[in-house]
Amino acid sequence: MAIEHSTHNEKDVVEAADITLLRRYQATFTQSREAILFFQHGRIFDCNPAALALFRIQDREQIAKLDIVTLSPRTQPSGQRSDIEGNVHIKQALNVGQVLFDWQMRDLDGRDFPAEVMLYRLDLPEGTVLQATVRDTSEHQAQRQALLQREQDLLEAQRIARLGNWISDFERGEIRWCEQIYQMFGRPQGERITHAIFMQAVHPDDRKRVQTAFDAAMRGAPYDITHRVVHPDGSVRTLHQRGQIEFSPDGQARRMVGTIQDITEQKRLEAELEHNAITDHLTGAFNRKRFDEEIEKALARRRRHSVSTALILLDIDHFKPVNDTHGHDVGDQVLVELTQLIQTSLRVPDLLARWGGEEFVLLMPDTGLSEAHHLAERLRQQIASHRFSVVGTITASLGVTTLQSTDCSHSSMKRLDEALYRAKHSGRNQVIEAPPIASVCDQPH
Ligand SMILES: Nc1nc2c(ncn2[C@@H]2O[C@H](COP(=O)(O)OP(=O)(O)OP(=O)(O)O)[C@@H](O)[C@H]2O)c(=O)[nH]1
Repeated sequence: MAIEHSTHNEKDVVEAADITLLRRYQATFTQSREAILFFQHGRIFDCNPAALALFRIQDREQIAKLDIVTLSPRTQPSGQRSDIEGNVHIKQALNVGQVLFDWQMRDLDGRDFPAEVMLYRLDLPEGTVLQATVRDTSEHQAQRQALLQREQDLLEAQRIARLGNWISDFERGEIRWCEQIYQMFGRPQGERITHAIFMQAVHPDDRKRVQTAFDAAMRGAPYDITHRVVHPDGSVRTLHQRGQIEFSPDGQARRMVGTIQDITEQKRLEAELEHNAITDHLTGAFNRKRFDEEIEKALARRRRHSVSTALILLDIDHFKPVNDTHGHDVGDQVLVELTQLIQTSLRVPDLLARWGGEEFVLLMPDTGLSEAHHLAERLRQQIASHRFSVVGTITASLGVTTLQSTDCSHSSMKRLDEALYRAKHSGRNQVIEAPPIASVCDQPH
């Protein structure tokens, strides 16, 4: 534009433009925060103040004595010799005009630092020279190193917490898992995961629940669900997932990000604690706490739906002499053996609990009095005919009753205890039915 509208002759205009360009270039060269060096045949012949500072060159006179190779350590971190490797880059710059590469540099104080180097070929009237723009990347590398370290720390923390993170990319139709999650699902690292593959891994009994939670999350609800996964080898793990949808400004669901924590061990411990809390440690039968819970539920069923529930109370006859003759440990073993014997006769909904000492109580849902009596008689015979280790034969007395609509747990157990008392006083080794009278609860509850 300046040339076209100029009133001066063309040569003057071009020279003026050249000078302007040169000034601008000189200003850039001098003020640049990046180190710029010019060299020809390996010898540096000019550099800007930033280069003087970066390479700790005290005095401009020194430049003429500097070889480009003196600004690098003998070898690069790759193990390559700097002069050989440097020549490869120089040749490339001379051939193609420019080349960018990472390079280990050395200043005149002997400090090595990483740099990013851009080499340009400049074809000047005096001949071809190379311009090197050097950017010290040590700070950048330190930041990268710190970032890598933080990532490592985070991964380690995730490994310890059995926690993994995932991203479900709806546009690409794939889910990105971290290393931990592949392990949680027992799948090979790096395998392409889609929603269908994920759902396939979810335990069949949990799939519907997971899909419902996912659909709700797509409408903006929080995604927070515990479910099981089945590994290809058949083993099952319990996972807790949390996630959140990210929407685009136009309201489209773009992706979902979330975490998964493997809580298998936690669940196992919880189950163990729960089991211990409701189990008699010696025999493995349920304890009184569990029986109390069950009888309350059965009483409620009895009142609401008139469903019959039967109870049997069983007490070993003359157990004291067993302990006195053979010792307490043998007595314990008899209690364990007896529990196993009774358990073989139970149906799935029946519940066996240790009522105390050598007394056991059976709660049988949906069972009438005659059916319960029949079972009690069968149990009595089984016990009497069983040969217990060390002690041989023993017998037991049993009381039977059914829950009445006016009963509470106390009144029903009192009636049952009276039946058992009569069995004991009628000669033991027998079953006595409590009379079918409706007891009225006499205990506050
Ligand atoms: N080995 C062992 N003995 C127990 C346990 N709990 C209670 N006993 C014993 O069970 C015996 C119960 O004795 P008693 O109540 O006199 O009754 P019994 O000798 O069975 O006589 P009857 O019930 O009248 O036929 C006592 O010797 C208790 O020490 C236990 O956990 N282990």
